[in-house]
Amino acid sequence: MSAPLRIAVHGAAGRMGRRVIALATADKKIEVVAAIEHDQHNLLGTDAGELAGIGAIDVPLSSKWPSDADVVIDFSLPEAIDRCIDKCVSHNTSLVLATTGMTDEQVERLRDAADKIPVVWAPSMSLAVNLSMKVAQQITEKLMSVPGGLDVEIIERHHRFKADAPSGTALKFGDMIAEKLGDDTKHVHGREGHTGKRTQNEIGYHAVRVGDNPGEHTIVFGMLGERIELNVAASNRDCYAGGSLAAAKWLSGRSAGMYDMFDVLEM
Ligand SMILES: NC(=O)C1=CN([C@@H]2O[C@H](COP(=O)(O)OP(=O)(O)OC[C@H]3O[C@@H](n4cnc5c(N)ncnc54)[C@H](OP(=O)(O)O)[C@@H]3O)[C@@H](O)[C@H]2O)C=CC1
Ligand SMILES: O=C(O)C1=N[C@H](C(=O)O)C[C@H](O)C1
Repeated sequence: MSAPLRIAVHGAAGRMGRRVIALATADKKIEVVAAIEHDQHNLLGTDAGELAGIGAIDVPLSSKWPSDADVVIDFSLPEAIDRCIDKCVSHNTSLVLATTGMTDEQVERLRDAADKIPVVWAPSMSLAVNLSMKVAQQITEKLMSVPGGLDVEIIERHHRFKADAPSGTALKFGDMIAEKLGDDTKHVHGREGHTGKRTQNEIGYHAVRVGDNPGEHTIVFGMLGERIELNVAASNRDCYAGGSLAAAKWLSGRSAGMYDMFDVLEM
């Protein structure tokens, strides 16, 4: 049997980090070698398995960057991303980057890094979400020329703790739909006041923050007389955690480059 894939989890004490550690520990082909957090975290030194609710795994939460990881899986915050990218490059470690809400400069930094190391970058690691993105493009292609016109609106629902809006996934749905609609597509975030009539070349985004929702996206394709609503909803976070582990395995042995979940899932 080949040696297990050595992963480090960045943002290890977070909601996602804990699930990644739990699922990775249950997978014989993976070894968790590091659980990384910022140097002010009040749980530094705590066993990452205990935090994840699976019992001790002998990996303490630490702010030190590991030297023995094959892949870093990141679910953290935009402010933590620059260091993460730079450390992966300097340690020649592959990176699965799942954090959303990055600035344009950070995206540029990530693209530069992907010239040197293999990177999977996607706002959603979920199989169902990525498949729905492809379906949304097909629906758009079929309906964009219907008599009376097509209105596309994206409603996303997430837990009250989410820091960024709209979700990275909603923005990616919008970008992929706009690829089909055309270059003059406008992205409109919410509506208020005397907005006037809706224009035909816009995509509307609506971010709902409620309770503990782990992530739900509804793409409304509205026409005169009927509509389609494409809804994809997580019941828990394991669809994202499992997807990130699949991405980490897929990266093993790849050359430097920027990849996404469509590559991993062969879609
Ligand atoms: N692509 C995908 O499939 C998915 C992406 N996400 C994205 O992942 C990110 C994390 O989500 P979630 O787990 O819910 O968020 P959490 O806030 O629960 O977790 C983020 C973790 O990162 C820690 N952190 C903050 N700064 C640093 C740092 N400098 N170095 C290392 N760790 C740091 C936070 O610590 P502290 O609490 O002290 O700030 C926290 O433990 C979000 O951007 C979210 O949108 C989420 C789900 C799926
Ligand atoms: O913060 C979250 O929880 C999620 N964030 C991602 C996003 O912004 O798209 C993915 C998922 O919807 C959960």
